[in-house]
Amino acid sequence: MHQGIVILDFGSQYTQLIARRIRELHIYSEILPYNTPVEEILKHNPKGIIFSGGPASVYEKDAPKPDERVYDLGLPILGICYGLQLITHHFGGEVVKADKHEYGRAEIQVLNHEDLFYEIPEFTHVWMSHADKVVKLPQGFEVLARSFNAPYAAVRNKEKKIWGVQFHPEVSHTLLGKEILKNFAVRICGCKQDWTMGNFLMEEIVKIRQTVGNKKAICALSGGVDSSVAAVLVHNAIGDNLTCIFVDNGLLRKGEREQVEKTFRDNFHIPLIVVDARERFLNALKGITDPEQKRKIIGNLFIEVFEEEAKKLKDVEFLVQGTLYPDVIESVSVKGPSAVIKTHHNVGGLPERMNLKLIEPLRELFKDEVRELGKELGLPDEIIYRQPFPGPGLAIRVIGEVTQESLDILREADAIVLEEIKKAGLYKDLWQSFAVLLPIHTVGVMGDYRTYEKVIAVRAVESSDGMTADWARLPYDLLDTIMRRIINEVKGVNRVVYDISSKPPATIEWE
Ligand SMILES: Nc1ncnc2c1ncn2[C@@H]1O[C@H](COP(=O)(O)OP(=O)(O)OP(=O)(O)O)[C@@H](O)[C@H]1O
Ligand SMILES: O=c1[nH]c(=O)c2[nH+]cn([C@@H]3O[C@H](COP(=O)(O)O)[C@@H](O)[C@H]3O)c2[nH]1
Ligand SMILES: NC(=O)CC[C@H](N)C(=O)O
Ligand SMILES: [Mg+2]
Repeated sequence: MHQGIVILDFGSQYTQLIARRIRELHIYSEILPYNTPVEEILKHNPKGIIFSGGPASVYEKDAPKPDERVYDLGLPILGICYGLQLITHHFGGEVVKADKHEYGRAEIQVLNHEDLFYEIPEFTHVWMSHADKVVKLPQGFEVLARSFNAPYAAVRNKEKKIWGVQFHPEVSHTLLGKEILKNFAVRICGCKQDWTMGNFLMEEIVKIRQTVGNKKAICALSGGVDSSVAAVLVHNAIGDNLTCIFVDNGLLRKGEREQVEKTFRDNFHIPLIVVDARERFLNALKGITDPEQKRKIIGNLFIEVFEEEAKKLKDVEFLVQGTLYPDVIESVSVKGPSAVIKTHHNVGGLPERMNLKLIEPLRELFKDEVRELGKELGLPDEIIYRQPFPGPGLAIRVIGEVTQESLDILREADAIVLEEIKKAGLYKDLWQSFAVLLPIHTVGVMGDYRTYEKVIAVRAVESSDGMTADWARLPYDLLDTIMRRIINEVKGVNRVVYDISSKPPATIEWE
């Protein structure tokens, strides 16, 4: 098992970033809830512990606190922002509401270059985001750096192996943040920088072989990055005891089924069952206009189809899923469950009902790590850099009732959008780019005739994780080409609009 850094999450919006920065140093890192008991923390094999920031104030009654025994483990601790304030408070120092809040860029002066600031220049820029400040250090602590507003911008207690910083080394605005985190993880904690996707791959293959043995597994394959990487990884481990199931639900994009089939048959030789369920999905969606109802119908039908196929295969004991680390963290986050905006179609309901045991080889990885792993496994770029595509597919991009005719129109328009975006060299830079078919008709004039036809909305967004997004500032000429081609080539459309909503307040998909 990997030795690494355990991050205790006190609810900072940057907690995931801390883990990512540490992983970028090729050091394994995991996030646990702030109140995880030390016995559990130790199971994760830490060489050091980081306390994240957080929205609370340490002097409040219900301020989140860690298991106190964490201070006695003898492992180095680094507190960031709230983490620093927590340490100060715990050891008898003083934290108060500051008269001046400090948000944004600040300059620190480093006073001690021994460990945390090894090879960091005397003056450097950092990112601050705090309303409380440390005004008195506990006994045994010394100052390592100060800023104009924060006399205790960085502190340590060498004997107890505790460090704290008021600023956020994990955000990119802190110029040398990565070096500071490296000083903590490598110099102070002694972590080895051996967390690479190549190593991960070898270890994972051994693990999966041990778990599955000679039993059989299935994988629901969409052709997207996550399920493809999971499938190829597991296939490397157990060969033809893995069967992939790809469902053509009639809600796929133009040429998608053929492309996925070809890629998998030609490149990977993984046994693949393609289920033609087009009619079933279309029938089930007849007359349905409510987005949530569409999603539920599609989710349930997916499960039905998988169940049927799994039964036919005999002796299947395992289900492979492409669950990622952000999915896992969201379910342990201290912030608690968020409101349901959309029921994301999920095969998650599948395992319990089918009594299959789960294999989730990607559950420790971030999306960019999954892409790296995909490269390691030899997946072609067309899969690795594929934009995400939602399970309910075109059904949530045909606004209103889904019919064969509307799907055909959308498919053609969508293909043009993607083709032009690729031609312009923008495909990889965009999180997603696609077309949406609106349920209204508008008047147009084509070759002296009046037309009364449908509207296509073009959506293109930039995002790093799909949680927030901004509309892409596509060049006008590109938008013009897309408009011209859609109206000329797609029968039944006489108007094209561009969606300039960000998320929030809108969402990426229209339904
Ligand atoms: N047409 C399909 N056939 C079989 N399984 C599917 C299909 N569409 C979706 N799934 C299953 O649903 C899961 C979730 O879909 P999701 O789109 O989130 O992930 P993905 O397709 O693997 O990757 P990406 O997010 O890059 O599209 C997939 O991993 C896959 O297991
Ligand atoms: O597998 C999926 N099943 C779903 O039901 C689903 N709904 C939205 N998405 C994708 O999630 C990201 C965020 O989407 P929204 O901003 O529309 O909520 C975007 O990338 C969406 O494409 C889905 N993916
Ligand atoms: N970003 C943080 O961790 C903030 C800590 C604390 N709530 C403050 O305002 O100072
Ligand atoms: Mg997908």
